[in-house]
Amino acid sequence: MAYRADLIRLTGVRARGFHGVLAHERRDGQDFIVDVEMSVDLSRAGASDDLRHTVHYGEVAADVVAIVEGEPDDLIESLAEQIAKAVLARPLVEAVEVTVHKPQAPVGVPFSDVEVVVRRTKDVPVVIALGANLERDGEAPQATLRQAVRHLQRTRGLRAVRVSGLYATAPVGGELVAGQPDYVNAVALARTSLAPATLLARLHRIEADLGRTRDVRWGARTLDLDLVQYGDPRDGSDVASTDPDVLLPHPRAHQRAFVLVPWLDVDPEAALRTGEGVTPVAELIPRLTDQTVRELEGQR
Ligand SMILES: Nc1ncnc2c1ncn2[C@@H]1O[C@H](COP(=O)(O)OP(=O)(O)OP(=O)(O)O)[C@@H](O)[C@H]1O
Ligand SMILES: Nc1nc2c(c(=O)[nH]1)N=C(CO)CN2
Repeated sequence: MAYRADLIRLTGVRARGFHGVLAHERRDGQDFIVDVEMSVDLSRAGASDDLRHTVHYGEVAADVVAIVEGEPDDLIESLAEQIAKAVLARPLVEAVEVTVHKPQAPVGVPFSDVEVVVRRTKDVPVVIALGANLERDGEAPQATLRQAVRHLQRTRGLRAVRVSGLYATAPVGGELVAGQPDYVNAVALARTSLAPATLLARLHRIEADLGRTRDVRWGARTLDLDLVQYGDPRDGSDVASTDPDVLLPHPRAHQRAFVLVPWLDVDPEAALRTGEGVTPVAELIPRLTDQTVRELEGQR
């Protein structure tokens, strides 16, 4: 069956605005009617019955009315674009179709409606940390990381995957990791249309496909994929989440040379939001002098 995303469809939101090219449109105003179709993964909300796991259509409707009633534009194209941008800014919305109807437009002949439709897809930068310290079917952790990168490249909704070099790192975590073999770590950058929880579920699927079993917290593993950051804190588009199932940014990333060193390797301008604000990764690394990180293979 062809892949079809779940949807929330909100239709017929009516508000008065002063958009238009003609002077009387700017003076007198008219009604605009807006339909919004949002691609949202509804499986989590369907299972949890929790409003926080979906998009509140009442909030979307209020945003639409505020934009229609706001600053006048000449064109309904720009109105539709602004609405699409506001809707896509919601973390759970993966794609949106916005229709703006203008049934009282000055068309000059009898007509029933004129509408524009814009379709936009989310395209957010993400940072994914990869780690492994157990062999898988006799293959070294390096081979598992390379295989994981191939899975990322094939994941629908992820594109432009770029990977750091591979690093050998001593286990970090004191007592909890004592006696474990060294890890191999890397960082992948990508762009995604997927919502954070959906992307994390895809990462868990790749871990499982590559032999990961979830038994002991911080136990040795054939593969660990963490979502370090979703969006870009340098322009304020990053998502901060305290949902225990999807913590963002990853709460321990700033203390981990095995994340920060490969990340800086693949993005010298990288920055991370921490309790202190947005900090360049290059400034976080020198604070972690006690952690051993050694490059094994350069960027590919
Ligand atoms: N940003 C995130 N990235 C990865 N896992 C997350 C994130 N936020 C919450 N989790 C959840 O954390 C739980 C533990 O994840 P995982 O098994 O990868 O932990 P770990 O690798 O042992 O430790 P750490 O989280 O310190 O790397 C999982 O249930 C996962 O869903
Ligand atoms: N060097 C290193 N240490 C770790 C790592 C890891 O990937 N690399 N992962 C951990 C739990 O996710 C705990 N400690």
